[in-house]
Amino acid sequence: HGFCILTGTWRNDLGSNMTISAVNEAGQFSGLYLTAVSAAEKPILVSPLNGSQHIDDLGQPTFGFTVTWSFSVSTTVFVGQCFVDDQGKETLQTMWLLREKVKSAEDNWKATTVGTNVFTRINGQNV
Ligand SMILES: O=C1C=CC(=NNc2ccccc2C(=O)O)C=C1
Repeated sequence: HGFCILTGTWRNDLGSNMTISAVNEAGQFSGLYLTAVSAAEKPILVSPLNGSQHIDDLGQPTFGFTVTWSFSVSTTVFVGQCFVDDQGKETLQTMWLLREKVKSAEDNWKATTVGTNVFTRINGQNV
């Protein structure tokens, strides 16, 4: 089935953009995440991401990556799979966990939220 290497630029259903660098021979990659959302009223900065994808079977591989937000003390981890349709269009179906920093262990119960995100590839044409 369709091969999928994550290198390139992707947009999710919130309008956030992420650019993933070259995937090395171990499947590891890094990149930058520009969020379209932010609870923080601080200026939107780029946040670093690191992750890895399976390259032992490039047909619709699974992957995971972590975004360490650069302007709030929180972290999001994404896990998902790349799907390729008959026209070769790729989508990343992901689930995420957002961990916000809380003041004390008593607040730990409310510190993590979960959700889904779909990313589609942005190339020169469909910006
Ligand atoms: O300062 C912050 C804190 C959390 C954020 N979460 N963004 C997300 C969390 C889950 C899934 C997608 C996103 C996104 O920004 O696209 C963004 C900025």
